[in-house]
Amino acid sequence: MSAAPGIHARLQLARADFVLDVDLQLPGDGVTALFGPSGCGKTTCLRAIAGLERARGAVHVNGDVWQDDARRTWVPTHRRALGYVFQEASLFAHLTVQRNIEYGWKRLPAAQRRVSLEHAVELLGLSALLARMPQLLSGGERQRVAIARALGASPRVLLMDEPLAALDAARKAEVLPYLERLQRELRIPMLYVTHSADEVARLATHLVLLRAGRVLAQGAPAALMARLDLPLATGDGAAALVHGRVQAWDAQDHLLTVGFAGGRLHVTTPHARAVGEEARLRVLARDVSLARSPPQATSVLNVLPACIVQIAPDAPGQVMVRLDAGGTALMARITVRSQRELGLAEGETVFAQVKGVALAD
Ligand SMILES: Nc1ncnc2c1ncn2[C@@H]1O[C@H](COP(=O)(O)OP(=O)(O)OP(=O)(O)O)[C@@H](O)[C@H]1O
Repeated sequence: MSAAPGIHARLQLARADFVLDVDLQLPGDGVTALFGPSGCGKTTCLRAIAGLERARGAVHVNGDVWQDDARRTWVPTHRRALGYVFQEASLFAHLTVQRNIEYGWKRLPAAQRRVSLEHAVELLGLSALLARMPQLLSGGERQRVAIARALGASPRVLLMDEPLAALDAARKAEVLPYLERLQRELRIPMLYVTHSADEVARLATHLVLLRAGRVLAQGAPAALMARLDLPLATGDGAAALVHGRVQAWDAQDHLLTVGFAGGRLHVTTPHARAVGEEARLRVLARDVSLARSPPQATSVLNVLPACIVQIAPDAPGQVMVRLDAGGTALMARITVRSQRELGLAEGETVFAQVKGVALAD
């Protein structure tokens, strides 16, 4: 394996009824989501990268060699510059928020400190909570403290194991913007384990799909989400991810217009966004219907001409249709009857009516 930038992890490990065998070549920045069903080995991967689990193989992180069996190199976990955030924030109950955050930072030689405590506190919005004891924090606040504490160790990578899974929807919505901000401002690569397609759509810049201890597929989230042969593109949560830029904001109607290769989509949102800003949109396959001719006098604002690329069976009575709208993938989940009655087949042009679209970022 090379010492080049990027995260390379070749890991092999056998348990009684589970084998992990992966060769991960991940970007050295951004958020890599590890996604897959329960028991597929996501946590085991993170733990092996951290050195908490002894797998055979090698782990290189942006030039640092943490493990390389061929060279008999093994760096113990406490010497790996990493931050680990668990599902449940495991804060020290007898220490204030401030002391919790200082914990890793104080143990680090000054020359190795790349993230200041003030910056970590500011990034996670914790300045008003520094004197509190952990028992008096909400779940979302606790998780923000855990993340700030992980940053105190000036990590070369942040390993996040379902950091939002224990939180309710409101708390998730509270913590997510902090994760995005962290990513934008500190640019520390994150390996992010999740079960949630929402979190993948919102955060991930690279996606690894795991199944039964192996890599099923990896690549750009938008590309993998629209692959009908992969599990993300089945069922109710199947969605396309559309990358574009804000073209206009109509304050009166709270309507944002986002342009992308293939057209533009209007999305209602309470908050203004600046023209020119990047935007990610999530379009659920169940919110897209298809018509043979341009619909007239419809309440649907978004109608895009598109070409049918592929039709695959979905739930009983349903098919998933992959569309190409000028180079951007969309998906529509329609009934088998509609497909038959409209005579829809691969290679044909249709009009996609997008009934719902949401900002994913
Ligand atoms: N300490 C352990 N001892 C033995 N088997 C384990 C241990 N930890 C996990 N396993 C098994 O290893 C496999 C992979 O577990 P892992 O926790 O990595 O999966 P996961 O994808 O993270 O699952 P989840 O999404 O449920 O957290 C599972 O079959 C699990 O039962």
